[in-house]
Amino acid sequence: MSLLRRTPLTRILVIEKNVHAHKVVGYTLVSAIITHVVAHYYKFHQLEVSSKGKMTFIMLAFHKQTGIIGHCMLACLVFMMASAMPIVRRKLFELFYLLHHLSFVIVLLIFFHIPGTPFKYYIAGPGAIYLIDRLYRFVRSRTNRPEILSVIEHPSNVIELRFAKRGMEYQVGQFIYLNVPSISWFQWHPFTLTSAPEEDELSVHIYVAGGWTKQLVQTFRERAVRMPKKLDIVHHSVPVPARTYKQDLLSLDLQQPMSVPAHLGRSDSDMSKSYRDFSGSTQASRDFLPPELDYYSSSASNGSRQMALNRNKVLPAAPASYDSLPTIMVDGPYGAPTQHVFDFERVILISSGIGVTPMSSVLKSLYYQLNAAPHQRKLKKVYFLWVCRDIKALEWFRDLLAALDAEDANNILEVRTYLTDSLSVDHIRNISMNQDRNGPDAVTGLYRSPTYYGRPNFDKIFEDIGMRNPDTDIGMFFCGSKPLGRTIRSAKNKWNRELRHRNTRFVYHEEKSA
Ligand SMILES: Cc1cc2nc3c(=O)[nH]c(=O)nc-3n(C[C@H](O)[C@H](O)[C@H](O)COP(=O)(O)OP(=O)(O)OC[C@H]3O[C@@H](n4cnc5c(N)ncnc54)[C@H](O)[C@@H]3O)c2cc1C
Ligand code: HEM
Repeated sequence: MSLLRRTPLTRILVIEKNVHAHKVVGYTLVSAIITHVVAHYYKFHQLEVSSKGKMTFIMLAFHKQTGIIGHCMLACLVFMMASAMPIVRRKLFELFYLLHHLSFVIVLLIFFHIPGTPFKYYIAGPGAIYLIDRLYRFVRSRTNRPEILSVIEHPSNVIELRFAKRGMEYQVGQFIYLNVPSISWFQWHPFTLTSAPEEDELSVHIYVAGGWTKQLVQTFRERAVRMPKKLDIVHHSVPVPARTYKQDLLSLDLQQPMSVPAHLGRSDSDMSKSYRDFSGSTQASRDFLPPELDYYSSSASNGSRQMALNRNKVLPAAPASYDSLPTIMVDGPYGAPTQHVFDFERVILISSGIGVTPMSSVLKSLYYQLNAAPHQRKLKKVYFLWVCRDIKALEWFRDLLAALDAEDANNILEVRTYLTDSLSVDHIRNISMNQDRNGPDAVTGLYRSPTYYGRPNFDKIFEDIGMRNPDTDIGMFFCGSKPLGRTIRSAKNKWNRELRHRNTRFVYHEEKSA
């Protein structure tokens, strides 16, 4: 599939729907098998009746090799299907994955179920391709053990791993599988690469979702404690940046009337106005950059742009000091829908929570491309909407957004962050106290990217963007929760109908989880 994704066939085949297609084939197969079994059972029942009990149903059903093996296959299928049900798969993914391999037992048993079956002719081609692919993936993954360069602990249960690239070629939005043998030799977990192909390192942002990711964080914490020197894990313990929030609430003048920040409660339709207000503020953004980013401006000229996006961490002086970190094995990269972002002139990137990971790769790549010759870049405009429940989650890619905010001289990028968590009165007061009407946003610290409170109104957003872009195919890329995906799809369908006369079309891509 990775090979197919690089061909024009992607225009005809919806490769990103591979898992969906697989499920359809799987359920079709199961329906056929149920029909097959029910037909046999009906026949056995008829025979039992017509033989007046000389032949029993059980005798006929387990008759010779065919009956016994048929029932073994059926048992395998029942286990496979039961574990593939979403309710089981989401809770016990490893069990599902293990039992899914009963499919190989089924394939083998078919030869004994019906001796002399022509099945071998059907399975030979696809089976060989599959086995070669599986073998290749196995060797590649077991031999790719990159060195971990740094581990960063972000707020809201996210850790970032940075490791050596080792010549891996990949495109934005693609994902890799990680295996940490000290946690489990068998478990491979998929994570989107948050680094850009232009960077020298690979990075992933991992949200602590369940058993394996929890163990991963613990493993890194334990190992880091034993480190002789240097901080391996950089704790981002300050929940809200000090320069935008007054840490000491007692110091607030509680008599002061509560003023609401300019954009609090602002509707989406006001967005274009605020962007116009801030346009051309690149110099101001630069001045605003915190001192840590100072080397960014100077390094920009010597070509070492990578540092600008990585100011949170200290790269190791001596890799030897990381000896005690666990070994990781990497399998990939694997293709994902977001890799088509640069095929469009205009794109809308939408993510919720940790679904921001593929967008990070896109935005970082955009950052590197901003100064490239414009004719080499098809992408002219990016609207990035990030829906976060938790204010602290905005910290994950804060530096990236700050760097883009400063660099984006041509206003290619419009960022809108949405906070859906309900904020306390103190919190709102704190934000409003720190919000300067002409200054950067008090939450994101960015000039051109005000934060919105509440859920995005996609209806308005798509209307606004659609009306601004006649005669255009706008690429829409979403990664996030399923309910949000449904809302976006229905708003997109509506505006695709409404804007047909203007020749505007939203071309939707969604990152699917298994
Ligand atoms: C293509 C893809 C890209 C992803 N990118 C990221 C990312 O950038 N950052 C991030 O934090 N998370 C990402 N995820 C989700 C991540 O893989 C899971 O959160 C992680 O595997 C959970 O493992 P766990 O044992 O800690 O949690 P569990 O409690 O076991 O599982 C939590 C959820 O993750 C799913 N899951 C568990 N194990 C696997 C597995 N081996 N393969 C696929 N799904 C699994 C389960 O179905 C369940 O819904 C991605 C998933 C996919 C399919
Ligand atoms: C009898 C029919 C089926 C057979 C023979 C079969 C076989 C397979 C095989 C060989 C794989 C690839 C494993 C790998 O290479 O990593 C796979 C993956 C998968 N199958 Fe099936 N399958 C069947 C039915 C189903 C059904 C009905 C579902 C629906 C829920 C399903 C869901 C999945 C998923 C989600 C994956 C991807 C797992 C991952 O790597 O994340 N399968 N299946």
